[in-house]
Amino acid sequence: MPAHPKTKVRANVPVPLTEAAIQTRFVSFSGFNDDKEHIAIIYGQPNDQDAPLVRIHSECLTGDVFGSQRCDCGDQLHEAQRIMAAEGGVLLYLRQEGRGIGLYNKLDAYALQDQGIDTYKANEMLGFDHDSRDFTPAIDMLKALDLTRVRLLSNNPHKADELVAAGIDVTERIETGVYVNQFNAEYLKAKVEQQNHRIKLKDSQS
Ligand SMILES: Nc1nc2c(ncn2[C@@H]2O[C@H](COP(=O)(O)OP(=O)(O)OP(=O)(O)O)[C@@H](O)[C@H]2O)c(=O)[nH]1
Ligand SMILES: [Zn+2]
Repeated sequence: MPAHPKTKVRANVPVPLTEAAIQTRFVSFSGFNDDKEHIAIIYGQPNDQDAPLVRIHSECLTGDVFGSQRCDCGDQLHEAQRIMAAEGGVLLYLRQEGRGIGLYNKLDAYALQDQGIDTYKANEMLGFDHDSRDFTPAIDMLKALDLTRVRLLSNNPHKADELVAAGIDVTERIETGVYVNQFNAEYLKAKVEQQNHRIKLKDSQS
């Protein structure tokens, strides 16, 4: 530990309590261009299904682990876990914190959002693309797992497009639940209005 670690408070993160556990198989993948270790969590026997359920979930430490209400990540992750526990599937957990900019920068992006900047513009103001993610690792992982025909659990049409472009047969894109609250409403609205996410918000067209 350095003598003077950075200790600045970077952003406010509203969190509640909760959650439980499930029986799964974990497969770790490495050797990608991004030098990250990505994880596949396998529920049941997806290779025995015609088009198993797949969720490609980008890491969100604040939402997935600590239940931050600033986004919908934790709720979507837990929904995927519940569905896959019941019907099988594969959860690809990609280490793409903050849509690829990392936690440090995501917290800075949150601070900008607290000043009224939207989630995509905030990334750009920090010098990044609005979304820095590359879904090639997910494609490689699916192929390595011999899963080339899938149903995708996501509201993000871009994820489906990337899989299809890489030769994965996406037979269906299944929308997640809508997890809106007072802290993430603007974030979800920006997803719908700027990136065509299929989230049925009251005030926005999905
Ligand atoms: N930079 C930035 N990243 C955020 C913000 N809020 C959430 N994230 C990140 O956004 C990513 C969300 O990823 P996914 O759950 O795969 O969601 P998605 O692309 O919105 O699409 P879905 O499949 O519909 O959930 C995670 O990496 C979060 O850490 C934010 O305000 N700024
Ligand atoms: Zn999140």
